[in-house]
Amino acid sequence: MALKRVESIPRLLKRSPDGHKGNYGSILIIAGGRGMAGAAALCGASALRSGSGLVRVACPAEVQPTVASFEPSYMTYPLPCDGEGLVDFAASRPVLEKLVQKADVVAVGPGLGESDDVLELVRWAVESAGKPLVLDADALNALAKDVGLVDRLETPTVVTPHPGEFARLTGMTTKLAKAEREPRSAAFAARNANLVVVLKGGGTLVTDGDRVYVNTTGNPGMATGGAGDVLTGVVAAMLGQKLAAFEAAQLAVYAHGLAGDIARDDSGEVGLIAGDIADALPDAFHHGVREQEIDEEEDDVE
Ligand SMILES: NC(=O)C1=CN([C@@H]2O[C@H](COP(=O)(O)OP(=O)(O)OC[C@H]3O[C@@H](n4cnc5c(N)ncnc54)[C@H](OP(=O)(O)O)[C@@H]3O)[C@@H](O)[C@H]2O)[C@@H](O)CC1
Ligand SMILES: Nc1ncnc2c1ncn2[C@@H]1O[C@H](COP(=O)(O)OP(=O)(O)O)[C@@H](O)[C@H]1O
Ligand SMILES: [Mg+2]
Repeated sequence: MALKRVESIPRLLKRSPDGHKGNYGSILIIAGGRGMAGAAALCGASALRSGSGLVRVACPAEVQPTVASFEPSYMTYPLPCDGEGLVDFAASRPVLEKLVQKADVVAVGPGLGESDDVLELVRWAVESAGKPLVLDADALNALAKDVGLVDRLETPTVVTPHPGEFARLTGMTTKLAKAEREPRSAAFAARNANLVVVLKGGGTLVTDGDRVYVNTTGNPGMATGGAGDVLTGVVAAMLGQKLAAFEAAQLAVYAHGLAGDIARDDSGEVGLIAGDIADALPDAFHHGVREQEIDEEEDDVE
């Protein structure tokens, strides 16, 4: 069956004058590992810059002070880790179970690295967390080792693979994943009604198996390490602000690309780094998403 093409951009709910941080999403980010503190920090800061009420970053204890030092506005929680500086899942589980109870959304993956424990962590997130999920990077590499987990997703879940990760998930070559992006990503999303696939790259695709959105924002300056870690935080923030998974993913890729375009207009494509995209998110939401909301409401009144 043909995919329904979606073009209109969803809006964020207007904030109530008496809104408080509990109304805009408590986000739990499980990310980071030796040498990849930055992935957790970019993700956490981006969730905040996209409107989340409260962000908690759980990361291996070895990198927790580093992650904390990047940004005072999120909270950090040290997870017991192994000798490689990666998460020790059995020892971390009690901490994570407490944290997940306080969360509206759980994002897993950036910078976690690859190990059997990361796979156990992803199994736990899918089977026991009971919250909307965003799975990226090493969470997807773990999922690729037990792809049947996808069929057991019981909460809205957005996966955000780049073509290399999508190829691992589906067992196809990166070349094929890039050549047949729409049918391949839609077929994967159709495996589970809770699943939305964001296949990244120029013209990022968002699909739930029935609908597809092709993103119009973004530029090749965003081909820079950490740009995807930023997106993970934005998707989590949109879910935390009560958008359904498809709309959350759609608005996230749109705003993320817009932030990339704002950063590019400022510094050019060559010198653009992921932190510039995170820093431009407020501008993207303020001028690109919120004003659009106001315009549309004015139109409604007329
Ligand atoms: N500051 C930090 O802490 C940062 C930490 N990070 C963390 O590093 C970890 C590893 O993640 P990663 O994505 O770098 O490695 P990996 O999955 O092997 O992907 C590379 C492979 O995929 C392919 N490929 C990628 N994009 C493609 C495209 N558009 N189109 C086509 N192919 C594409 C590419 O294929 P190639 O083109 O080279 O053949 C290559 O083989 C992860 O935890 C992440 O969160 C990073 O986020 C950086 C900042
Ligand atoms: N040529 C491009 N045009 C538009 N966006 C791009 C381009 N290259 C990369 N991006 C965006 O940058 C991000 C890169 O994500 P990813 O590959 O996961 O990076 P990382 O893992 O280093 O954070 C994605 O959102 C992707 O869509
Ligand atoms: Mg990535």
